[in-house]
Amino acid sequence: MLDKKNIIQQEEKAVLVGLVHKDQTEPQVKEYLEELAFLAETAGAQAVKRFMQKLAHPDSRTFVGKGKLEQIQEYIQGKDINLVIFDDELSGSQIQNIEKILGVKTIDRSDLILDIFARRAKTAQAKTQVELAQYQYLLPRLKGMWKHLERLGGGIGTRGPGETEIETDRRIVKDKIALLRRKLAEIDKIAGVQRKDRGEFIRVALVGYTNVGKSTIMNLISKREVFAENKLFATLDTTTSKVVFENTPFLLSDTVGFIRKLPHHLVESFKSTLDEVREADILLHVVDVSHPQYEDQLGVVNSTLQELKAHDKPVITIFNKMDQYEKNTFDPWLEEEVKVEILNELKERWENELQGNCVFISATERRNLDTLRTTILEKVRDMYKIRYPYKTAFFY
Ligand SMILES: Nc1nc2c(ncn2[C@@H]2O[C@H](COP(=O)(O)OP(=O)(O)OP(=O)(O)O)[C@@H](O)[C@H]2O)c(=O)[nH]1
Ligand SMILES: [Mg+2]
Repeated sequence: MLDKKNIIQQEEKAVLVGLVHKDQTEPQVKEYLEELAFLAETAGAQAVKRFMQKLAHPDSRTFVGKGKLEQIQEYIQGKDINLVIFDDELSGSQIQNIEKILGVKTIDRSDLILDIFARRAKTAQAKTQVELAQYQYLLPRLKGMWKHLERLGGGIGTRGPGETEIETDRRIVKDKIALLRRKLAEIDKIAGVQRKDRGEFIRVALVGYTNVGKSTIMNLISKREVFAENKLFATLDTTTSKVVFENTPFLLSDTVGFIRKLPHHLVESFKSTLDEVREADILLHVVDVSHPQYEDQLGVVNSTLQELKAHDKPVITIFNKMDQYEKNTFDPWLEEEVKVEILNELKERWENELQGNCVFISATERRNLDTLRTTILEKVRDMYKIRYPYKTAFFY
């Protein structure tokens, strides 16, 4: 059987390719490639060169135009490049055609994200979810995969597979998908029961784009050690802690981060992990305000929440990494008053837009954490009054 795990080896050198479609701008795609480079780095590969092309529609055979592909081939020739990564999802035949011309392993953004998830999955639930998404992604691309392995000499006979072999493989993959679905349903049942057993507590979930600081904040609030690092998707499994603020207890969960163009199958199979988000009473939406694209990221998170049908819950938006924001924004010669003015402008703008439901903090420098605590506590107490009115008397 084909093994799609760990398609990227350590220290591989990669070339990135992005298309500027008709409703995108060049700076946008530059930024997308920046994120793709970070994803590649997270998977252990190094992005050494980026190519972009303006095309109204992707080429059905080779995704980018023929001229661009020749340009990429020219660059690769004679260099130590092992990998080409496209920022958009490619079809099986496109991968096949591109590899034929370039002669190196070609993958897309979904492949890369799936690879990272596969490495990071620790629990049975996360592992099963990732495996399911990998096989679903593989199913329509089986033919291309065979060719791919054949060219790379991946242990397949020299003649290559016939239609019957591909058909057999398709059946095996379909069976595997059915099996994983059943296994996941079992795991979900147990997890669901465990969640119900938690009693009558208000449930708060940290959500947000990947790498914004959710786990760091979780650690600060719950005094727990959740793995946090400057890589994408450090967290795949949900962790939940009981927290008590001024006699008021609640449950706090840290969740997997979102990203632009998250492979559809991955969202599908991570639905059960995201039950924590769906069943939460209050969401803490963490934003990395120091990121140049933080508004786009905020939009991506909101649309993913919509997809999960979790968009009409009370939300506190936490603008995190204010320390880094100031470093990026303030020139050293700026006067103190001007700095204050810039900060006030940012705060006023978002306070207006979010009806005051936001806080500005730095988790690593522990700035403004008291305000964060008070804001959460107020919301949690309001929620107890609505959900469990007979209980609230105990908390004051
Ligand atoms: N400068 C600065 N860095 C921060 C701050 N908060 C978190 N970080 C850093 O941002 C990086 C990501 O933090 P995490 O807490 O792992 O982020 P996350 O949102 O849990 O990320 P995923 O689980 O990967 O989605 C780490 O290197 C943190 O040290 C902050 O307030 N300021
Ligand atoms: Mg995390």
